[in-house]
Formats: sequence, structure tokens, C-alpha cells
Amino acid sequence: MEKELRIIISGGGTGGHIFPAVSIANAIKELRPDARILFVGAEGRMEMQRVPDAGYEIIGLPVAGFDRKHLWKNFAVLIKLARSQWKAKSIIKKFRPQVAVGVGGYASGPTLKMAGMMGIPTLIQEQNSYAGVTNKLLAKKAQRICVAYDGMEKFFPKEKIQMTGNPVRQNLLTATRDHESAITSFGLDPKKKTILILGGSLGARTINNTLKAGLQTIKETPAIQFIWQTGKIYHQQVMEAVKAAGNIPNLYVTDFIKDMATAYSAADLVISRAGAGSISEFCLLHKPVILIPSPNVAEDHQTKNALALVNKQAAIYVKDVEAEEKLLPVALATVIDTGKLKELSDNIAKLALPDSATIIAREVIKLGERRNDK
Ligand SMILES: CC(=O)N[C@H]1[C@@H](OP(=O)(O)OP(=O)(O)OC[C@H]2O[C@@H](n3ccc(=O)[nH]c3=O)[C@H](O)[C@@H]2O)O[C@H](CO)[C@@H](O)[C@@H]1O
Repeated sequence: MEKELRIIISGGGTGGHIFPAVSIANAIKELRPDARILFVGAEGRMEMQRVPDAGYEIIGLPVAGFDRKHLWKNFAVLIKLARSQWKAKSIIKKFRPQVAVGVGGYASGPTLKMAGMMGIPTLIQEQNSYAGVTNKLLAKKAQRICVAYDGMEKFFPKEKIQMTGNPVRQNLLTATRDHESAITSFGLDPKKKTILILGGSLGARTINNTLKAGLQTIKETPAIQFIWQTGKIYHQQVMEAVKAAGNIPNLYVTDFIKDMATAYSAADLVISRAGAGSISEFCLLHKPVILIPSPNVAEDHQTKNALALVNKQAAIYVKDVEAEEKLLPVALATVIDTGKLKELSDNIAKLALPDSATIIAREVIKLGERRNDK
């Protein structure tokens, strides 16, 4: 019987796929410190930096996303896909994993497809309330499908589904920094109410435009302060607008927040896109939130993610097209309404699914060990 446990984890593209992958890896390491974990990502994407930052080895595939609007442009994408499958096969042959985990995003398609074809057990983690095309295809060969929302049997074979919730980074849950010192660390005033503005791991155009248009309002509301994450690609244009607006002491702007635990601790209210990972964090940390789902994602899945909360009075919903008109007035009214903040916090707390990473890690180890026994 082979004892060493080798696991491939594949996927990425955005934080929403990478961070769950890292927390599953951390949980596996806690349960089986001797396990060897290899990540397989997409060349040039965010995971190639974030995964080594988290202490894991990663190999990139030359994979790219399909252009769903201009199908004729996909010839090069198909060639890259074929090359990626070939490379995934050679990685699997060399590393000899007993189990492969797919977290969604470009690389998980070719990696899990090849793993399945080579007889290696696979586990899929679907973060959203609406399954992506790749995961639906991969589900046929998968042994286990870990989900975070009810009703996923619409997309996947019922007997393979396990409700686990989305894994969030362990340090978000164990952080101990108190509210006041968290606010001070952003150079803001601990006595004032604080709104944290997030655009998902990449930033959100509508939210940034709304805030840019609202800079004067922010300036004229000194009793409330703002921590604004712009995303890398929008950062420069936002900084130019902020500079042009003059001195705004109640505003902190950054492209990306590395220490999300401190940012959450500072926030009385969060404004955010409705990415599945972000939502799981709001639930686990009981954060009152205004959600503005991105209309630019596959099958409009963010609206479905958001409505799962909004229908239970666990979040406030502002449509993307209405953001410029409604977002700031709603946020300013909510953050000073202590009763509303408490109601939102109490309701969102009920939707939290804790220990997700550990539950998934146990499933992964079980699949790997079962194969070892064969
Ligand atoms: C545009 C797009 O395709 N978005 C998708 C992507 O979202 P996206 O990559 O934005 O992912 P999520 O909202 O799920 O998670 C964002 C993650 O980034 C972290 N974070 C965010 C900002 C920051 O400054 N620092 C930081 O660390 C958050 O704490 C969170 O852990 O994957 C999600 C999960 O499949 C999907 O639901 C989203 O629809």
C-alpha cells in the first residue's frame, strides 16, 4: 500500500477561485502535514503570484478563456486548450496524484478532465449558486461536488453533492484585531462610522464610477469615513479623481487589501460585488452589506448569489444600473441606523457555514486514501 498522499488542486483566474483553493490546501496540511500538494493554474493569471505567496508550488498551463461573444475568435483558444490538456497529462504522470481538486477557473477544466480520463478521483468545489459550464462538464466524472447553495441538484447529480459552504482563508476567522485599532491602521478616526467598499478581487467599474461621482458627497459627510478598494486596473484613474477633488481626510483608497481581516474589523458596513467568496466571508463575519451584483459574469450568477441573501433580509440589494443614483444615499442612511445594521448582521449570521475548508479537506483525503488502498 502506498502511504504518501499527493494532491493536485487546480483553478484560479480570480481571488474567488484562488482563496478557497488555498484554504482547502491549508486544511489538508493541518489534517495530513505529510501530504504533498501541487497547484495547477493558468499562466499569467493571479494564482501564479498568490499561490506561491501562500507557500505552495504551482505550475501554469497555457490556457485561456473562451470569448463567448465572438465565437470565431476562439481558434487560438482551442489550440491553447489542447496544449494545456497535454501539459496537464504530463504533470499528472509525473506527480502521480491520488486525487485532484477543481475550484473553477480556466485551469481546472483541462486538469480535471485529464485526471478523470486517467482514472484519478476528482472533487469539484462550486462556489456559486449557479454552476459554470466547466464544472457541469467535469461533474460527470467527479466523485464529489462540494457546494455552498441549496438547489444545486439542478446542475449536478444529486448523490454526488455535499453542502459544505465556501472555504474562506483561515486568518480571516482567527484575527483578533479590535475595531478601533483596525480603523486607526488605515489612518482613520476610530470614533467615526466606517464603510468598506469592495469590488471583488479585481475591482468593479460601476462601484468605482459611483464613488468617483460621489467624491463631493463624501467630502461633505466628514462624520462617516470610507475605505475604498479600487482594483488594480482602475486604481490610477480613481487616484486622479481623488486628487482633483482635493483633501478628503475621511477617505482611504487602495488598489488591493492584503489584510482583509483588519479591513473587515474596521467596517461597520460593507458595500460589495456579490462574488461567492466575498459573500461567504460576510456571512461568517456577520457583516451588514449592500450588494451590487456584477451584470458581466457568466449566467448572471452574482445576482443569484445576492438574491439568496436578499430574500432572507440578510443583505441590501442595489442593482448595477441604479448604483449611481441609489448606492451612496442608501449607504449613508444605513450606516447610521444601528437597528438596521443589527438586523442585517443577525440575519446574515444565520447563513454562515463554518468549517467548510476542513470538511472539504476530509473528503479530499478520504478519496486519496481510498485510492491508496487499491
Ligand atoms: C468578475 C468575476 O468573475 N467574479 C467572480 C469571481 O469573483 P472574485 O474573484 O471577485 O471573488 P469573490 O468575491 O468570490 O472573492 C474575492 C476574494 O478576494 C478577497 N479580496 C478582495 C479585495 C481585496 O482588496 N483583497 C482581497 O483579499 C476577498 O476577501 C475574497 O476572499 O469569483 C467568484 C467565485 O467563483 C464569483 O462568484 C464571481 O462572480
